[in-house]
Amino acid sequence: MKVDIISIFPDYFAPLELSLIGKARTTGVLQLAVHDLRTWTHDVHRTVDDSPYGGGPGMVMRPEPWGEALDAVAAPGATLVVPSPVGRPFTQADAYELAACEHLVFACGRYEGIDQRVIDDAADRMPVREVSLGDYVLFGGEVAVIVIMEAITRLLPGVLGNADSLTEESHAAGLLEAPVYTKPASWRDRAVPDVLRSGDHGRIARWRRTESLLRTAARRPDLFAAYPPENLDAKDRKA
Ligand SMILES: Nc1ccc2ncsc2c1
Repeated sequence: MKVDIISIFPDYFAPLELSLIGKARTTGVLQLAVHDLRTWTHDVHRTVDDSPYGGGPGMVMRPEPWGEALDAVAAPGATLVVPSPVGRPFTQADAYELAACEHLVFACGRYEGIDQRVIDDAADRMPVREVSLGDYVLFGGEVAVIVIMEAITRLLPGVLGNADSLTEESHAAGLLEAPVYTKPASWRDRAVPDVLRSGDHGRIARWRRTESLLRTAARRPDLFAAYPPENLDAKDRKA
């Protein structure tokens, strides 16, 4: 997978040289390049923002540098991803879809955002996804890109040592994962549930399923709205 990131703070992406993302880059599973938006400015001050039409607080990112940057970086077949507080919620399903793309270009906005015409112009020649990580506002899109890159990269072939982790984890099957435990069997007078030490794999699977349903019902009942009813079998209904 090829990924290009355009930002006025390219140094923000040093964390993408570490750990499993760094290894994915070394092995060639991920080809990642970070670009400074100011490369595509032509004034002595390398200006990337200006005051908003219609007035209002803050500054807006100018369309010209972005237009030239996307012309240079977003080759045919690329998908443009723009983190934004006004984007559609980013989900694990989106992570899987983006992980299947050949080429992603991330546009990191700052200030009050990017001139809308940049998004509209790009949408005329490539898929554009404006994505939100939640109902809160950051200083810019950079941290969101790091989060999205981690969600995507761990889904790429060979990145996770044990691909089975992907099938059991939260949101993989549309529910929250059951609680997890490891040694010691008792810690500060708190014992691991006996069922997990029983060796009865059928019973363990049922316990985990029940705990997953109960945890989802308590913390994220909204997930059931998107959960296909055919995935809930008769035993679950008893839970
Ligand atoms: N450009 C920008 C500004 C704030 C923000 N917060 C979450 S994503 C994002 C993107």
